[in-house]
Amino acid sequence: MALSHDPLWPRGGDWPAFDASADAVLLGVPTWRTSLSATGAHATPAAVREALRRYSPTLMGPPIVDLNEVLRIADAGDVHEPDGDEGVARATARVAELSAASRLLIALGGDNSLTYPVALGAGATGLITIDAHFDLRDGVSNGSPVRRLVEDAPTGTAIDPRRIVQIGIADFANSAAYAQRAADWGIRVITLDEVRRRGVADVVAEAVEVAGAGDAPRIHFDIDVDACDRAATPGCPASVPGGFAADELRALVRGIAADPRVVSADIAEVDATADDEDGRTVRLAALCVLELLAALAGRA
Ligand SMILES: N=CN[C@@H](CCC(=O)O)C(=O)O
Repeated sequence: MALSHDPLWPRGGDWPAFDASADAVLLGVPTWRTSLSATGAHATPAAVREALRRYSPTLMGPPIVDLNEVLRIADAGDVHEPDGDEGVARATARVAELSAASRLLIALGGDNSLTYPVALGAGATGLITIDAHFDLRDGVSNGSPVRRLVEDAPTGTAIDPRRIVQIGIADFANSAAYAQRAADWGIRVITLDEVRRRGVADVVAEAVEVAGAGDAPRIHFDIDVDACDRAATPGCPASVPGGFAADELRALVRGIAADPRVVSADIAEVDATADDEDGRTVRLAALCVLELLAALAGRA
């Protein structure tokens, strides 16, 4: 992609390599091997980094803010082969190290199975998902990370399901059995329709209070773009016509990440190899990175 150079127009991305500490750190976690749908999601971290250069790091405010000026943003590269038991251990350890040295860790997926090692490594006590699906399936796949964080995590690190909020759960995208599992476990489910009835601000306020309750709360935030309309996310295997518009997703992301209890986030289910010619799914993922950073910059 040829982009013009203008010294008065800084670009997003191209952040320095992580070194000791940062306000925000990017980490690629290119999971893909256990995806239920065929995916090339392991190609996505590089594609998102490339797409970030299309955008400026500047907020129009007021006040006008250059994210590169007010935040120390670093890029820690990618975790090598994060699938499988060894890969999960590698990803968890790397996230733990980076999370301890930053205010917000942003993991670039990868399919949705990355949520398990990223939330574990960040020491999450609560979880907010934006996702059309529950991800409570049995087994190990991109459809199971939420169940695994409740049932499979090592002793003392499991997330209490009453501290899990799932936003954007959609009709015709889930089974009754997994919906019942969510209800039995006390997960707070906020459907796509409920978001549209109540509005983003109201839903955000409830989500951070539920997921952020308890002592020393640490919220992990999973952003699965399959909650979006298929027209906005053609490069996402499971997105459905009628999902969130791009602006709804961006508003949810900025609203939730503004809460200081959010210590980590992941962006999942973008298959850069299946995107349209315009690269619109990858562009939306890049904008989610910038929304997370904008939220961090705006924290009190
Ligand atoms: N987070 C995604 N979960 C979907 C995956 C579907 C797919 O890859 O086709 C689910 O559980 O159905």
